[in-house]
Amino acid sequence: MSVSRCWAVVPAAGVGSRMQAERPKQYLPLHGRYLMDHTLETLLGYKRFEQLVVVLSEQDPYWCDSEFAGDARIIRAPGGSERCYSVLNGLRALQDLAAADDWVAVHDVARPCLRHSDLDALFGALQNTAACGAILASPTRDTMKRGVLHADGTVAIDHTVERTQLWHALTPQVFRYQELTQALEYCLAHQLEVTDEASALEQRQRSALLVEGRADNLKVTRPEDLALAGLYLTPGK
Ligand SMILES: Nc1ccn([C@@H]2O[C@H](COP(=O)(O)OP(=O)(O)OP(=O)(O)O)[C@@H](O)[C@H]2O)c(=O)n1
Ligand SMILES: C[C@](O)(CO)[C@H](O)COP(=O)(O)O
Repeated sequence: MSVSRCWAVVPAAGVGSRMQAERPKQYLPLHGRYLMDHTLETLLGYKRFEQLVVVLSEQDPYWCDSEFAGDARIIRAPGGSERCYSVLNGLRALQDLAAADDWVAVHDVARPCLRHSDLDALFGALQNTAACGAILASPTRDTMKRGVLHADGTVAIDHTVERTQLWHALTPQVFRYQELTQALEYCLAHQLEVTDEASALEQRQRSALLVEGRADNLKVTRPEDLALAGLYLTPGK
């Protein structure tokens, strides 16, 4: 029986507004190189991936200075107005290359601390499973509260959320090429702007596996996250 090939789609077309930086966060310096290049180096170094689709803003003036701008293993695709549109554009860039049952791993470029060991765990979980896919996730460690916004701008506790089996969804999120593409097309056709790939499959009543991954696979989102990512990426950490 043939082994399904695997592709990676890397949404990298965001503006990083929450980062409040002078450039999109994927192009901020981290240990002397683009944050993005740490992510791409990890993915390019993982031999299961046939090729990477990097989804970039059409106005992106920084990509040309990436260490991997000329890498033949990278296919470029245009970003969209939201992450889900960018991911779909990335999938469509594979339409002449990927087979329906090939795996596609979608990984945020803003998560530079991904380890190959987590990728091994993710693909290991996909062996001999009836699940439609698998995502890296991290169990919540804190007591979780649901807040309510008051007219004066304060937020008060509405109630404590039962946190047993409550997980932070991370990336990569891995699904079959055709099923993920069709699920995203369905969601966007119905104005369901999902924030991750698993949500699109859930809208089609398909459930993925949660594979526990490292909590240091953080998404650099706010200013304080950059220093933390730098610490996690320090050799030997
Ligand atoms: N239209 C978009 C929006 C986001 N992304 C990518 O999706 C990932 C996760 O999104 P997020 O962390 O929200 O990035 P931004 O949208 O850039 O951040 P913000 O929401 O603060 O603007 C990032 O790698 C980002 O580059 C994308 O490819 N296309
Ligand atoms: C895909 C994701 O990283 C999983 O947690 C998250 O949903 C991205 O959300 P964002 O608002 O686009 O950062």
